[in-house]
This record gives sequence, structure tokens and C-alpha cells, in this order.
Amino acid sequence: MAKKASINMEIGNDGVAVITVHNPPVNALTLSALEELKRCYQEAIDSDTVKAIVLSGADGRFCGGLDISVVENVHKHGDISLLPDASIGLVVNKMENGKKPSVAAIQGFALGGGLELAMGCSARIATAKADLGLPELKLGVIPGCGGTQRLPRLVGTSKAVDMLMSSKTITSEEGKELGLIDAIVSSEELLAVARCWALDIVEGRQPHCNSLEKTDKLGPKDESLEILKSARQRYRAPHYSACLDVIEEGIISGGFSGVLKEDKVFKELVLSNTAKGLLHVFLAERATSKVPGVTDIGLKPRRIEKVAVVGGGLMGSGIATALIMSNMNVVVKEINHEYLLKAMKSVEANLQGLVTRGQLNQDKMKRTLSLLKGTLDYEDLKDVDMVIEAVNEVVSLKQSIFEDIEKVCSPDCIFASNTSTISLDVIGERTSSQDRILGIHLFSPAHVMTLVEIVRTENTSPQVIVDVIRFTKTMKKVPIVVKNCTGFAVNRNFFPYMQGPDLLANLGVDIFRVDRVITEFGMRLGPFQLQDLSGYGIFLAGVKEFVAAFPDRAFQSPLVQLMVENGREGKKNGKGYYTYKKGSKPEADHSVIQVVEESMRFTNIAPGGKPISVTDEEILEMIFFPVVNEACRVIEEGIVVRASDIDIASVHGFKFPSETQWRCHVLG
Ligand SMILES: C[C@@H](O)CC(=O)SCCNC(=O)CCNC(=O)[C@H](O)C(C)(C)COP(=O)(O)OP(=O)(O)OC[C@H]1O[C@@H](n2cnc3c(N)ncnc32)[C@H](O)[C@@H]1OP(=O)(O)O
Repeated sequence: MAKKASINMEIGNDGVAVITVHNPPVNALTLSALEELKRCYQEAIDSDTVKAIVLSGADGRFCGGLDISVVENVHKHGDISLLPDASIGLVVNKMENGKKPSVAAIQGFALGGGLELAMGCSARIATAKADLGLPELKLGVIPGCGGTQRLPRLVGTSKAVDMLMSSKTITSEEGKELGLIDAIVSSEELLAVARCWALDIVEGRQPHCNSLEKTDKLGPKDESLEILKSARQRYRAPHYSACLDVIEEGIISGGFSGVLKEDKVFKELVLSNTAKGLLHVFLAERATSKVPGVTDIGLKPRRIEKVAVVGGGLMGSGIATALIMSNMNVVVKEINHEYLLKAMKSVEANLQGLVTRGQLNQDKMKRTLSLLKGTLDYEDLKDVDMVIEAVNEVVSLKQSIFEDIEKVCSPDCIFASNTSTISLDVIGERTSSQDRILGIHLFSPAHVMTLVEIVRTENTSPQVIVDVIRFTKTMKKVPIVVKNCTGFAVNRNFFPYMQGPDLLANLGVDIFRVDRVITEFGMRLGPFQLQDLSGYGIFLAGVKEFVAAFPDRAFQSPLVQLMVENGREGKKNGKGYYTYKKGSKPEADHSVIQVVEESMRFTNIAPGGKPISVTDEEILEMIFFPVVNEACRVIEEGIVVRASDIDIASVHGFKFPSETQWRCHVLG
């Protein structure tokens, strides 16, 4: 039975009322919790013994924001009157304009409505490394408790817009520098310091900050409006524009006017399809690590702290990069010094890329690289907790590697393969370790892509699966547990997605129109440009594998092979369906029509050899309906635990637009 949210208030001898939000695991704000908060604040304000208030969260966390179940309920009933009146009724009327000051005591995280409550307080005391942020745009809405108004007034318009648009959190240390946090203390001191601070406000020793009325951080109005104008160029999705409009209202007409507009826009957005799609993805992402009969039988995950990666090529070095970035000790095993040196340099280059993009600093890069070792000797793998094999897709090579590691590694060591095509049963058949063998299929670049397919066999033990689920979350990846099959979940679903465009091209439909329709639908790249970028070799390998496994529903055309024979290799040699020149955007190369027409003559499926006439909607259906059909087969065969796992596979595996998930989820 889920624990009920509770709000507890204790009035100390010092006259400070400490109000604590308790709703494990993240102290999310339910409707009842918000009503109880309002009641407690009113009781504290009316009490003759209370001088000031401290707002805190239980169990080392402040608050993860509005409880997602509140939004789910609004979606279910289509009724925005089910949303709380927290922004005006609680934050403005009781916290900010109540007769007694309140101080937020923040630890762990203060997110969304949680941070908004904290900004409604007169001051904020935090422990080190607490996460602070307003991630509502990631859920298809905007902050609904004054965040769009108070954050700019506490940290400045530019930083506030950056935090809101990116949904990224900052630490309490950065918050202190920006003026969002007033003091950083140890967790032991937190409540005591917050109480003293609240009393100091009463006694006039600390300022009574009403952030809604602060203007010093906003800067000149025209500068703020210029910041918003520039943000509008970058962030065009409707809910992003709406958020910028609300911030602008406050800059032009004042904070309270902004709060009123924010309340109206928040309630309009909550029922949008985008909000429904993104909420579905949020919940589906967290469901993937729940595997009936595996994660619900009381098994405790064992720690995986030292990992060997056998094979330091593109995938192996990417995996090694992802692992050391997760503070794990890694040893890369190669077959000779040349390959090993190349692998180590690839890892360094991956990290340098993150430094160049401002995602890592040099000191952190140095510390991270210190976790990486290289070896040519299996003996150096004897104390690792897991081995991830990432060599070429050659069965005999993988089988001999598994034989070798079984001889050297500890009996509890987990044996994983990054294979995307070969059965794990086959890979491990020359060992007696089937219970600790599974697939860990990461997507390239492994240190960037978020999805991991955990491929279990009939023999993989639940303990090993529980261990690896925890391991992938340590890497801040999203795991989906799948069963062995050709292409597992992502590639098996992705392949029909590549079949449709090939079929349409051989039916004479303009390939650049196909790319336009698909990008307008929301995919980042059209399928033909995607082939150019990922390389025709990967596509041809996928075709071979899929045709072998599912001949009854595989369309084969010579188009890609003809592209290669015509000296076109995509971005690799600057000439594919598009031409690629350094520093310029890809340009459609209409001369490629000759190659397409040669393929059309060979397949001879266009009626009378003439291009067919299709609408844009029909192009979408011819490409996505086979994907939905394949997804239904994957579910029917039990390859995935639940339908929404495939939603996550498509969002994180081949960048299907999250906001349309709801439409597919409901219509799919
Ligand atoms: C008033 C307006 O401004 C609107 C809002 O406030 S909208 C909500 C804004 N808040 C968020 O978007 C925070 C979303 N949550 C997170 O970012 C993370 O969960 C976390 C950083 C708070 C904690 O991360 P982590 O420790 O990795 O834990 P999980 O993400 O796995 O979550 C653990 C379980 O908690 C559930 N959960 C998380 N957030 C919420 C929430 N806001 N409401 C209800 N439940 C939440 C999550 O679903 C997990 O549940 P499970 O059953 O254990 O899977």
C-alpha cells in the first residue's frame, strides 16, 4: 500500500513552526498535501506562539514538485478544476504575504513546484549539492506556482530562461552564487540554521525577501526583452513560446500580473497532447526497470564497481567512456599494443569532445581518465565484477572470448555482450555460465545515447538482471529488459521504419519529399538523410539480418547497393542522397534520381513504371504503420515486458518525438 502524503507541523520553544512535507519517495505534492500545507500555514500565522516558519522535506529530500498523479488525474477526467490552487492561495497569500516569514530548508532536491514553494519563502538554506530546477517544460507544461516570475527575479532573466528552457538543474552551490540560495550548511545544521534565519528575519537581522517584488536582478527591461526575443529564435515549440510569453508578461506588467497569466497558461497546457505524451514517457521510462518475477522478488542488486571491456573499437571505447564517466574502474582488453593505444586515445577523445561542448571540465576529465586502465592479458580481468564484450559480430570470436573469461574471472562475474545481432545462447554455448550471461546492447555513441537493451536468455538468473538494471541506472541510462530475438526491440522496430522509405522510393515518390514529411512529423532526420549519416554498411547489414529472420515481410531493393556502386557513400565521402560540405548544411542532390530510377527499373513495382501519387498522410502511414505492426508482434511474442517499453525504445533508441507518444500510445 503506497504511503499517504502527510504534512507535519511542530512548533518549537523558539517560536518557530517547522512544517515538513512527507510523501516518499520524492515528497511530491498531492492535492491533499497542498491543502494541508495551506491549513498549516494559516494555523501558524494565526498562532500567538509562532513567530516564524521553516518549510522542510522528510527523508533527506525537500520536494520533487507537484505529484504526477495529480496531472494524470486531470488527463483522465479532462477536468482542469482538479488542479490545485497553490500559486495564489498558498504561495502568494500565505507564504509570501502572510504575516510571518518562512524559510525553506532544502536538501537533496527542490524541483518544479518544490522549488517554487521554496522561492515563495523569504529565504532558502540548503545543504551542499542539492539539485534545484524547474523541469516542467520536459513534461509539456510550464511552472504553475510562480516559478516563471520568481526565478528571474532571484537569478536574473538570462539564467532563469536558460534553466527553464533546458529543464536543467543547478546545484545549491551555483544557486548560492546566483542568489537563489542564501546559505549552504551541513545536513546536521540545516534545520537549526533555518530556524535562526527565520527568527533573524523577524528581528530585522536578515532581510524579509519578497521575490515577486524584487527587480534588481531583472536588469533593464529592454535587456530582458532582448533575452526573451533571442530565446524565441531557439525554442519554438508552443509550450516553450508560452513560457517565454508568461515571463515577458511579468517583465512588462509586474510579477503578480505574470503569476496570473502563468496560472492561466499552465492550466491550458496541462490538457495538451504534448503534456499527455511527455507524461506518458516520464512514467513509461520509470516503468521499464520493473520486471515481474525478477525485480519484485526481494533481490538486492549487487554493486558493480570494476568492469572489463573486451574490444576497444568504436563501441568498446564508447562503453569504456560511459563507464568511467559513471565513476567505475574500467580495464580495456585488446589483442595488441596498437589497438590498445588506439582504444585509450578514443576514450580520451570522447571525453575531450565533452570538454569542448562544455559538458565536462579539464580537471574532471583528468580524474575520469584515471579510472581507465588497458591490458593485453586476461589475467588482469580476474577481479572485475563484469565483462562487457564489444568485438566484431563474429560468432566464433565471441565464443572464444567467453571461454577465456570464464577461465579467469570470478564465479560471480557477469558476462555481457554488446552484440546487436547474435543470440546470447550461441555466444555462451562453449561455457557453463549461461546463468550469468546476458546482452547489454548500448547504442553508438555509447557515452551519449541514453538507452540500454538488457537482453536476457531463458537461463539468465534474476539476480544478474537485477544487478545490471541497477548498473545501467548508475550510468544514468534508461534500461529496457528484452528477450533474445533478431534486432531485440529497437532494431527490430527500427528496421520496418527503414523499409517504407525504400519502398516509396521504388514506387517513384520523391525521396526528398519523404524526408520532409518525416521531419515535419517530428523525427530529427528524414530516413534518407539518416542513411547518409549512419552509413550504408549498417543499413545493408540490417537488411541482411532482417530478410534472413523475417523473409515474409522484408522488402529488398538494390537502391543502397547502387548508391555505393555509383560512388555515393553518404556523409562518409560527402556524397549520398545529399551532398555534405564542411561548414555547410547538407544539400539535396537531385542527380541521385538516376540511381533511384535504376532501382525502380530493377524492382519494377511502380505501376507502368510511373511514380505513384500519394498524400503526405499516406507517406506517414506507409512508413509508421509497419513499425506499429512490428511493435505489436514484439509485444505478442513477449520480447518486451510491456507496450510502453517499446515507446521508450523508440524515443530513446531512434529518437521518435516524445510529444507524439501519447497519440501512438492511445492510437497504437
Ligand atoms: C506545480 C507545477 O510547477 C508543476 C510541477 O511541479 S510538475 C513536476 C515537476 N517535477 C519533476 O518533474 C520532477 C520529476 N522527478 C524527477 O526528476 C526524479 O524523479 C527525481 C529527481 C525527483 C528523483 O529521481 P530518482 O531518485 O532517479 O528517482 P526516480 O526518477 O526513479 O523516481 C522515483 C520514484 O518517484 C516517482 N516520482 C518522481 N517524481 C515524481 C513526482 N513529481 N510525482 C510523483 N511521483 C514522482 C517516480 O515515478 C518513481 O516512482 P516508482 O514507482 O518508484 O517508479
